[in-house]
Amino acid sequence: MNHVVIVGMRADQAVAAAAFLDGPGVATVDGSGHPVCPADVSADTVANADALLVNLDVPADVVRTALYHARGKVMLDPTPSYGDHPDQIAAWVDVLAPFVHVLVPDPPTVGVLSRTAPGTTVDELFSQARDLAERLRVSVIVPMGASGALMAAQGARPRLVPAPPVRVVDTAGADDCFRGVLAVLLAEKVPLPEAVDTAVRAAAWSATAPGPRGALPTRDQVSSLSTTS
Ligand SMILES: Nc1ncnc2c1ncn2[C@@H]1O[C@H](COP(=O)(O)OP(=O)(O)OP(=O)(O)O)[C@@H](O)[C@H]1O
Ligand SMILES: Cc1ncc(CO)c(N)n1
Repeated sequence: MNHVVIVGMRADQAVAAAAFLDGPGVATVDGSGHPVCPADVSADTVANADALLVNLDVPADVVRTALYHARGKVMLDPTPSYGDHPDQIAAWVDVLAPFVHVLVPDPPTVGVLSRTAPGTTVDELFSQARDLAERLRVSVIVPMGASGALMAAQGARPRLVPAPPVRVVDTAGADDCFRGVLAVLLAEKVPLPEAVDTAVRAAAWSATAPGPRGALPTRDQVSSLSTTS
C-alpha cells in the first residue's frame, strides 16, 4: 500500500489521486470543514506516507508541521493564496526547500519564486525553472496546459514533456489531476521523467469531460491512452 497524504484545500487533487489508484491509499489534511490547524496533522499518518503533497493554501504552521514529520517524497505546490505577497512567498519557499524534493509551481509562480516581473517568455521560464532547481536543490515541474509540463532537474537540461492530443472539453481541474497523480507515482517510486509523462497524460484525459473533476482516469485508462496516441 502506497500512502499519499495531501495537505491543503484542493480537494480535487485527492479525488484525482484516488481515481488513479482505483482504491484506498490517499489521506487529506484539510481541517474537515473547520479551519485547518497543526493539530489536524497526524504525525504518524504523515511519517508513514510514501509521498506528501503540500499546498501553500493552509496556515504556515500547518505546512511546517507536515514537513517536519515527512519521511517520504515531498512535493510542494507553491502557488500563493489570494492576498499573499510575492516577496513573502519567495522567501517562504526558500526556507521550505530543504524539506522538499519536487516543486510544482504554475508558470506565474515560477516568476514569483524567481523574483522577476510577471510576463516571461517560454525561454525565460525554462531558464528560471532551471535556476530554481539548482539554487533550491529540487526538481521543478511546471504544468503548461496543452504544451504538457516543463521538467527541470538539478544538473540536467530542462525539457518539455508533451501532452497527448485530446479533444479538450474543460481544462478546469486538470492542474489538480496533474499534481494528485504525480503524488501517487512518486509514492510508488516511479522515476520522475516517467511519473511526469504519466501525470501529463492523466491530466489531458481529465480535460475531455466537463467540470473540475472531468474525466478522472484510472491507471489502466492512462495506459490505454499511452499506446493509442
Ligand atoms: N489543452 C490541453 N490539452 C492536453 N492536455 C492539457 C490541456 N490543458 C491542460 N492539459 C493537461 O493538464 C495539465 C495541467 O494543465 P495546466 O495546469 O497548465 O492547466 P491550464 O491549461 O492552465 O488549465 P486551467 O488554468 O483551466 O486549470 C497539463 O500538464 C496537461 O497535462
Ligand atoms: C471549480 C474549480 N476551479 C478551478 C480548479 C483548478 O483548476 C478546480 N479544481 N476547481
